[in-house]
Amino acid sequence: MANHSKKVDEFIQRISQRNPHEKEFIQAVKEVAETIVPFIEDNPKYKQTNVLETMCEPERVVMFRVPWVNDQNQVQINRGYRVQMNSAIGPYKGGLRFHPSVNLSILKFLAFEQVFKNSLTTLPLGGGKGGSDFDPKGKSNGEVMRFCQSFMTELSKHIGGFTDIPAGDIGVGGREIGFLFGQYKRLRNEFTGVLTGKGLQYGGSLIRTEATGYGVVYFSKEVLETHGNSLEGKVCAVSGSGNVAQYTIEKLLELGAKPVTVSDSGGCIYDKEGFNEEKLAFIKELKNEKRGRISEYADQFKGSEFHADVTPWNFKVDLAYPCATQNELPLEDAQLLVKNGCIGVFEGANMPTTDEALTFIREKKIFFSPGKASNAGGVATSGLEMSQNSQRLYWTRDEVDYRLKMIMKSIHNNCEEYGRESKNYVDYVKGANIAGFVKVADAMIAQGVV
Ligand SMILES: NC(=O)C1=CN([C@@H]2O[C@H](COP(=O)(O)OP(=O)(O)OC[C@H]3O[C@@H](n4cnc5c(N)ncnc54)[C@H](OP(=O)(O)O)[C@@H]3O)[C@@H](O)[C@H]2O)C=CC1
Ligand SMILES: O=C(O)CCC(=O)C(=O)O
Repeated sequence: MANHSKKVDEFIQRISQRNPHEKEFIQAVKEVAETIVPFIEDNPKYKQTNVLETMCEPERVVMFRVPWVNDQNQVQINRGYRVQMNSAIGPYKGGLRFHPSVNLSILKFLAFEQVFKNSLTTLPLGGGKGGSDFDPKGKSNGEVMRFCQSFMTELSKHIGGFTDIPAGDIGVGGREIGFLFGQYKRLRNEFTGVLTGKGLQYGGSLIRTEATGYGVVYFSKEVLETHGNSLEGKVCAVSGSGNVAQYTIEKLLELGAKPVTVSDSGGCIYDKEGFNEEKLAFIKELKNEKRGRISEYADQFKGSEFHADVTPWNFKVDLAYPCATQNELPLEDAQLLVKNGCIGVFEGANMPTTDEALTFIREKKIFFSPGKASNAGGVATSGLEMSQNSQRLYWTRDEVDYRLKMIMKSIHNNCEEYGRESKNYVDYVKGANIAGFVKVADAMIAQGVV
């Protein structure tokens, strides 16, 4: 064990030296290395081929200028990126994030996680991620369109239906995907499934919008039922109020749980009565149409509370679903959750739990699923959208939902196989990392040193 931790430290040191100042990327690599380095020690073929270190280097990074004109006729400059991380098992696949915090470290962490996640989906999808430091908040539709058109003018040279298929992520929803798709079609003069998350009128798949949130809840249901427990009646904290949070809440309600919190970067809503269909419809309209702040919920629904400086992890709940952003669940909040009786944390966002909080949660042995497993339903349904586009067909809502459920079950079972430590404990972090790694690593080895 001591020998393994020395090997992990040496590995992280090498990656840190090559990628100085990329703290989120190093955090994501460390979380994987802690379980994969010991696995590699026991499986020499992966050691001889140095495959984990190869996986830490993107196959390609594209970085470009995005000039656009705002409503005041002033030229604005943003930076665009696409990290093409790994194409061993399929074309690069992963979302685009538009948020002022976007930088290379954040996109490399997301692209690295995406490689493992996409491998877990059972579908032939490589991993990538991209985006820009553009902030869609407060921008007019015209400004967002002009930005998307400029962004796609460069990105279109690097993507394609058999090369790299982007989708949405933070700040990129149906509106942005529409503008991006329109510009790609105009530039290339081809109607092709080059993006997923498209509108239903032009090649989108039913359930893609809902898929990440639904998938997280399906995964948590599997975890609970595997351990003789259930979602029924469980009080749940959900963070964020965007795409993933909204559909996590929707499925929790449908399956008899009681979600009581939502948040945005301005603060948190606690509604101790729990949400219902009417309240969720209000949140969807507020966030998706009016693009307002979550604090407005408290003005609408008496008895609910808005807290500007409190996270959703401060309330007494049974289960926690972080669905906003990376590192939003620090150690102090994890301690508070456990102290208040929380029995499970299921990640909807990518890497929402800090390194220290994760160590604490794993020591406490409460249920925990890493985003690369539990939020894989989104990209998996993107894969189903690609299949429908190739077939020139649309599947029904029931068919896509059924396939999503089956994929989440299969991801769960695969993680369980590699992560079971004792009769009552499955280490889903270890399980997801090893299951995701083996498929990609074997494909890389089969394809030679490329
Ligand atoms: N969409 C998808 O299919 C998938 C998304 N994910 C991950 O899920 C997470 C959420 O994505 P998605 O719902 O699509 O994004 P959205 O842009 O729809 O929503 C993001 C939500 O998170 C909140 N948020 C963002 N940054 C912060 C912050 N620093 N503090 C508090 N709240 C914050 C936003 O609030 P505000 O409006 O104030 O910024 C908003 O409520 C991300 O980690 C993403 O990578 C993972 C798999 C698939
Ligand atoms: O649907 C996709 O291609 C990407 C989803 C995504 O960005 C993610 O899984 O984090």
